[in-house]
Amino acid sequence: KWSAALCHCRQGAIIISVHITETQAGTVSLVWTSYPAEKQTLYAVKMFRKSLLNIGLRVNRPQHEVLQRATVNYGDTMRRRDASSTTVMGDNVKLKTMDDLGGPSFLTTLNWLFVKGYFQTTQQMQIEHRKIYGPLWKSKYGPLVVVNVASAELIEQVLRQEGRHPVRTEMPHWRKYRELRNQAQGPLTEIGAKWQRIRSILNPRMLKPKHVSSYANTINEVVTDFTERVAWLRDTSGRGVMVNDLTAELYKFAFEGICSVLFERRMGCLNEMVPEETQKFIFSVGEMFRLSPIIVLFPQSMWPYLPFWKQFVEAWDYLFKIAEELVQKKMEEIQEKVHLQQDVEGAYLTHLLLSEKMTVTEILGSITELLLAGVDTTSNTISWSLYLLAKDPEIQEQLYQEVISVCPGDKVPASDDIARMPYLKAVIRETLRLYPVVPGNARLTVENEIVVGDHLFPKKTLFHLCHYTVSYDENIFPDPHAFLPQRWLRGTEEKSKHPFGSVPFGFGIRACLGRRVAELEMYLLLSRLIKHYEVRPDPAGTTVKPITRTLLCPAKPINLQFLDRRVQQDEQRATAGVSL
Ligand code: HEM
Repeated sequence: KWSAALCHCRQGAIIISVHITETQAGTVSLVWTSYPAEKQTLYAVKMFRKSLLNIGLRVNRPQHEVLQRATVNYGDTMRRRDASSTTVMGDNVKLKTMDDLGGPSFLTTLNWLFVKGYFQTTQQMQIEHRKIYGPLWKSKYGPLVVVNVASAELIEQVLRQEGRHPVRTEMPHWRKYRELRNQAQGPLTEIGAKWQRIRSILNPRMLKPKHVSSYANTINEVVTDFTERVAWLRDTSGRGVMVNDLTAELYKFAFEGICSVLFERRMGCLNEMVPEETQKFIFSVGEMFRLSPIIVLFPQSMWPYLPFWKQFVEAWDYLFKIAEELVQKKMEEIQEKVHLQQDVEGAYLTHLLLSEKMTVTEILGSITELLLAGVDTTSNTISWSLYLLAKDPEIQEQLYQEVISVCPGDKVPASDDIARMPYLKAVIRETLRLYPVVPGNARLTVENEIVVGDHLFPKKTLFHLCHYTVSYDENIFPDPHAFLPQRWLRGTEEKSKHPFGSVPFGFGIRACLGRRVAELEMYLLLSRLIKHYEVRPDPAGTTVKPITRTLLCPAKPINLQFLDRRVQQDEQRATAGVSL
């Protein structure tokens, strides 16, 4: 007889016990108890039975008991759980409740945020709180009660139990804006079956490799413009070598990039004179992210009276306005072509409009969210990767050698070439470990109660997943503060350590919709920049730390030197000629 207590099966159900008894030689009977998630557990039973059959055993029809909500069974012990007390599971396994969790009160949190000064560095506050309270603690953030999870194992448990329609958070402030203006929710804000429908429409052309690689040429045109802009910036304002406030420049790159993918339209963001609209769009994205954590500190009833609620609404108004103009222009282009009886072909938005699976209002809701998600994310990551490479010439040289070995001479890296650049991917992966754009993600349990660690949490528990803290866990990533891209190369021990040690794009069916496009943008840009330029730190020696503005971004401008490699090589050749 064998029994496995409390293991979490992959599909999110909890197997409380498994009993296998040999009834006669070579024949076994299987008895399972699980809690609750019937469908997923039945699947697990089926797979387990199959594996027993595969090793040559005969298995009687499994008996499977699904426990009801308030009852937990373990072995011979069956006890009823009352609302507040600890659940007893067997003789020595105890499930605790939310009430048993430690953590700071709202006043203490306010003290940390505004007196100790962690409001802009909440990523660091995660680390400090983990030291005090351990990997699981409860905190109050305004009207919200949040369960913080700060170990890879526990994060895995939460994510694996996220259910059929995972909810990140209810995002009441973002949803409120849409209600106020009668706008549709998009993939970031929608929930339940409606969210699933949106994802099923948006996913294919954002995530399928054949569609994503079709955007490479367009993105490469944007990359070309960016490298030219770098040259122009060095010459006009950087004394021939410096690029100041690189992140601000990369916001323009990212906006131009995502617009070229979605609308097949160049916005002129990388021209010498950047259009005012672009500047304002980028500013509005930043404002909206900056104000979001302030607003949720207050109860909803107070929002209309808050001065920054007005600013928040204005920022959203502008984001929707620009998105609407772009959608409108695309519709006019399509109508014009139909009128002229020309073939209507096109990429993302054209496809959405032609497929007629969504109304124009729904498309607008989704496009606005894709646009805003596409600006700060890739740009901050590339900024950090260049910052790290500038500080580490050896790693930069290794990357440069990889790029020129795959793309020698004037060859421009294309999407096929990227597949042969593992070090490039490792550089981005390591950058996202050290500077995860989303330093803390979330999940709201909607379908079931769930067990995490030795605690049972009711439905509607909001979990804050402290990815930043886990990224620096030395048990998973030895020497966690060092920039070591080789951690992510095949065959290294750390790569296989814990799959939830660093999950920069999230997990499961609710994971990042723009992941593939973002990666393509980052690989194409970084490989080309490093091929063209050697990056060196700011001679002023400025250290830049991260802050959290919903997303993780640099606390102050990143200024770097960009040295043209061709000029350097010419100079080296000339010097070698002289000495000969
Ligand atoms: C470095 C680049 C990026 C990173 C690190 C990143 C990271 C993330 C993360 C962590 C999530 C939450 C996933 C989860 O809850 O499991 C997310 C969601 C999302 N991302 Fe990204 N992202 C990036 C770029 C982009 C880009 C370029 C776009 C748009 C084209 C985009 C669109 C979205 C959308 C729409 C969602 C919401 C998905 C949903 O809730 O169904 N992201 N991203």
